[in-house]
Amino acid sequence: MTYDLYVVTDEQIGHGRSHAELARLAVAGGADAVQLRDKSLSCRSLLTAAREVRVVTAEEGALFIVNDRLDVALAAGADGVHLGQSDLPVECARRLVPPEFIVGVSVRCADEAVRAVAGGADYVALSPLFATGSKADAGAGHGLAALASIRSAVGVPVLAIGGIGQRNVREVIAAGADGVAVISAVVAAEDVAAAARGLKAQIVAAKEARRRR
Ligand SMILES: Cc1ncc(COP(=O)(O)OP(=O)(O)O)c(N)n1
Ligand SMILES: Cc1nc(C(=O)O)sc1CCOP(=O)(O)O
Ligand SMILES: [Mg+2]
Repeated sequence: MTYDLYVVTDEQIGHGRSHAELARLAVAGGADAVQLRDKSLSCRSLLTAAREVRVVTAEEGALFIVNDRLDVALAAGADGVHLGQSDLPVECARRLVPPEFIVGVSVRCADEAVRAVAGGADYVALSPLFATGSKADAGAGHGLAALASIRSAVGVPVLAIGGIGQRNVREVIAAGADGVAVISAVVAAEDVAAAARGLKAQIVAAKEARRRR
């Protein structure tokens, strides 16, 4: 399972493209995982969008994760759900899903990461790594030192989200991230596939450089 490039969809900044279209373009550019995130949709509309993203991601073999809503993730046949510190606790989600179902958890520090993994998290995401304009209440970035400390504290893949783009993605991988999650760097780009391709190439190169260190 690889999470190298994990793209979170956002129709608000997607220049009129739907979640499914954004997902299709991101995966065409090499995204390994797509998360459907939309706080504005009703449950029914989110499910409709999720079914569309499921089709697109299944065609290309990319992982499909739903943000917040375990019920929608299960109903749409998604590969997993992403839960934050105010969402359903990971232990509860774990009891409700089949063993292969992915449960990802947002964390702010190594202690939270250790607790998330003890509760059954399959990956953790340091949130936010840097300041971001894509989520109003994200707060200040925790920085690369926090990322490195989480990487040494847990054995599951460690992602980072918030303020990551073409200009800083290499330093994020160098600090120990197994993957990066992005919204604006891909979704707001005029050419979504090209933006994803550029990020993915940098991630692959930075991982190769890290292996040779
Ligand atoms: C990959 C990834 N990491 C972190 C988050 C943030 O989740 P959360 O803290 O629950 O905040 P919302 O996204 O629900 O506003 C995420 N969605 N994805
Ligand atoms: C969805 C999300 N969650 C965050 C958190 O810190 O919890 S930051 C974020 C948005 C990240 O967008 P961008 O790549 O445009 O900075
Ligand atoms: Mg959430």
